[in-house]
Amino acid sequence: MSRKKAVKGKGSSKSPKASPSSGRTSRGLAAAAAPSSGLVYPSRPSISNSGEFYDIAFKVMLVGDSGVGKTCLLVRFKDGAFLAGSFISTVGIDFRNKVMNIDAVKVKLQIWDTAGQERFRSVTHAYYRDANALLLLYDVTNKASFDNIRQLLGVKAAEHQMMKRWTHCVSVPHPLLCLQCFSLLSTHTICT
Ligand SMILES: Nc1nc2c(ncn2[C@@H]2O[C@H](COP(=O)(O)OP(=O)(O)OP(=O)(O)O)[C@@H](O)[C@H]2O)c(=O)[nH]1
Repeated sequence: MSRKKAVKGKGSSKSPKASPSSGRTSRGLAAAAAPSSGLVYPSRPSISNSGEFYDIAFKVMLVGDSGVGKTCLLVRFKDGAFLAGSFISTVGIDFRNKVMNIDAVKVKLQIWDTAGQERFRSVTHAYYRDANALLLLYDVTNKASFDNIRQLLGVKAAEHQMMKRWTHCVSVPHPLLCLQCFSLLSTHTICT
């Protein structure tokens, strides 16, 4: 059983600059607010939309098929909670900010949760270009979701400079994130 998320994504409709800590947004507003460069070096001190100071900011994209667990991963990382129960598919694109203290440097991660459904691909792909990192996610119980990520890498590497840089930086195998593995790993296998 599944239920759909609100048309404006899983959260609010505010743009990244207008939103407080959660960047949940409709696709139009998100497009208008997308930064020209994902890497931001604010003059210190700088303050995030959630009111936290930070030194450097990175834009991170969560990419993968619908249902692989992108939103769950983001919510878990941001709030420490797990979205159990009914599956609510993301509409368009959404984001959340988290400021982390790493080696005495305040790092702001702006993490974008893309809709995995095919019909949103043209929207979500527009956000890859200025991202600093892509997290490629698949469901370890669903081989098709793994194949689709490999296919996306191949196609998009030719289209986006960011993807080219990224695929050059890491050696094979790509740093895929295997999700949905905790309860089902024992009964499913993906051959790579
Ligand atoms: N068993 C198990 N289920 C999970 C795990 N992570 C997520 N789920 C479930 O998988 C379903 C889909 O999770 P989402 O995070 O909404 O998937 P998504 O990738 O964001 O999907 P789209 O928004 O359509 O792109 C939900 O019902 C979750 O409860 C996991 O690690 N293990």
